[in-house]
Amino acid sequence: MNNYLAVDIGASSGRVIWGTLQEGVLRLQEIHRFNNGFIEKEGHFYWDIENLLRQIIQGLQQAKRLGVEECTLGIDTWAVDYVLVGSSGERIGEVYSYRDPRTDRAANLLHQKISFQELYAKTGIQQLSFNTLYQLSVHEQEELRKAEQIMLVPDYLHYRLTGISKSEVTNASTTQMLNLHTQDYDVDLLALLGLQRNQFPALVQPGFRLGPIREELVQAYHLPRCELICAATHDTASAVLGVPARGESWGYLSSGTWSLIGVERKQPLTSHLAMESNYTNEWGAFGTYRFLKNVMGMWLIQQVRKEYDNAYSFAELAELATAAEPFRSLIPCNDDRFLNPPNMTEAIRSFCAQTGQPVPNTPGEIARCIFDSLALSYDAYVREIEKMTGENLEELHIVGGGSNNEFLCQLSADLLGKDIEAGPTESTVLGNLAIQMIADGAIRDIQEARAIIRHSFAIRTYKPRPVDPNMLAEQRTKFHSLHFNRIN
Ligand SMILES: Nc1ncnc2c1ncn2[C@@H]1O[C@H](COP(=O)(O)OP(=O)(O)OP(=O)(O)O)[C@@H](O)[C@H]1O
Ligand SMILES: C[C@H](O)[C@H](O)[C@@H](O)C(=O)CO
Ligand SMILES: [Mg+2]
Repeated sequence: MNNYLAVDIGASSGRVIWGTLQEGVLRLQEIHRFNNGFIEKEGHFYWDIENLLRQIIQGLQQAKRLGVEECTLGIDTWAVDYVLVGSSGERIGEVYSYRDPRTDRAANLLHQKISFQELYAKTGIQQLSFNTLYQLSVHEQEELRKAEQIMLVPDYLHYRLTGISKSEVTNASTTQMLNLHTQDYDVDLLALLGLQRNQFPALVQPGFRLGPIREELVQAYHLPRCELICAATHDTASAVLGVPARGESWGYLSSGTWSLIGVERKQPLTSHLAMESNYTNEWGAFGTYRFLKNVMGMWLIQQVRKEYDNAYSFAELAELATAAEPFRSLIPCNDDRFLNPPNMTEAIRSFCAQTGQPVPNTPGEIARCIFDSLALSYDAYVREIEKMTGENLEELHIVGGGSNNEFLCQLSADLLGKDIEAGPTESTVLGNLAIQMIADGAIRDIQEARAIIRHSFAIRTYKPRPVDPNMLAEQRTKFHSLHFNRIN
C-alpha cells in the first residue's frame, strides 16, 4: 500500500494529512495541523514563509514517526502571493500578503497602461486588487531588479524542498499574467512591469513529478523519502478536484477563508457579461477552467471571532446566528472596506449605520448579518452563473470548513430552492491526493477519484424549506441595491 502525503495551507490554517487507498476506500489521517495568518510589520502584512517550511518539516517528521518511510508529497496553498529569489537561490525580502494595502491604487495606475477590458480578453481573470500582476506593479523596484526568479508560494516551497523550480499552471493562472490564447505567461504584460519571461519558471501541469526531497534535508531532519508531485497547487483548484460530483451539471462553493463559487468548464467563458460581473477563468487540472467568483467568505466571521478574543467557536457563532432576527442588517460582502479593516466588527456596524439599517450589536446579530449576506451572495451568484452558462445546475456542493456551518448551508438551500450537498471538509486535501494517486496509477482518472471520495466520506444533503416568495424578492432587491461589486 502506497503512502500519499498532502500539505494544504490555507490563509487561516494548514494541515499535513496522510492518505491511503485501501480496497477502494480513501482514508485520511491528520498528522499535523497549524495556524496560518499574516504578520504585521511597520504597516505592511507578510506571511511567515520560514514558519510554513518548518511546519511542513514537522509534519514529515511526524509521518516518519508514524511509520511512513516512503511516500509521494503534494503541496497546495492560497493563490496570488509570491517570493522573489536571487541568483544564489536566496529569498529576497519579505513575502507580502495579498491583504497588504500597497495595492490599493495599483489597478487604477496599471489600467492607465492597459485597460481592464484588454487585460480580461488576454487572461479571463477577475479583477481583484491584489492579483499578482498588480502586486508586482507596485513592488519595490530595487528588490525586483535583484530577482532572478519570481515564484508563487507553493512553487517556492517545492523549490526549497527539492531545488527544482517550476510554475504549476492552476496557481500561475491566478497571477492574471497567463495568456489564455498562448497558454503561457503574456510577455507583453510582463514587459509593462519591466519583467522578462525567464524570471518565471517553466509552466507544468498538476501531476508533474518534481523529484525527491534534497538528501541533505532528509538526513538533517530524519524525513521519509518523499517524491514531490505537483498537486493542483492553487488550493481552490485542489478543492474543486475533491468535489464529490456525480454528473455533468454541477456547481461548487469552496467555503473557507474565501467562498469560491463556480463551475468546472472545458472552455473559458470571457463574455462581456462575465467580465462586467467580474467572474474569473482560473485554470484547472486536466485542461479545465474554474469559472468562478471570489466572495469574501468566512474571513468575515474569522475576524469577528478574533475581535471577541476567540470566546466563541465557529459552531457557537453559527448557533447564535440562528437565534437572531433574520435579514435585519445586510452588507455587500465583496466591498473592499471588508478586505482588511482594522476592526471587522466596527466596519460592519458602521456600514449598517451609514445605510440606515439596524446596527447589529450582539455576537449573534453580527454573525447573522454576515451569514445572511453570504447566503444572499451565494443565491445571487449561482443564479448569475446559470444565466451566463445557460445551465440549470443539478448539483450544488459546499466543500471546505464552511460545509460544517449547518445554519449557512441550510439558509443557502432555502434561498436557492435547491438541494445542497455539504462536504467533505477536507476537499482540498482530497483533490491534492487525487492528483498524486492518478499520477501513481492507483486511480484511473478524476471521475474515479470523485466516485471514491463520494464512497469514502459522509456527504450531508440540505433540502430547501418553504420560503415566502415576497420576503425572498424583498431581500434580493435590498441585497442587490447594497451590492457594489461592479468594476470601477
Ligand atoms: N464546526 C463549524 N461550524 C461552523 N463553521 C465552521 C466549522 N468548522 C469550520 N468552520 C468554518 O470553516 C472555516 C475554515 O475553513 P477551511 O479550514 O476550509 O479554511 P482554510 O483552509 O484554513 O483557509 P482557506 O480558505 O484559505 O483554504 C472557518 O473560518 C469557519 O468559518
Ligand atoms: C487570494 C486568492 O483569491 C485566494 O487565495 C483564493 O483563490 C483562495 O484560494 C482561497 O483559498
Ligand atoms: Mg483551505
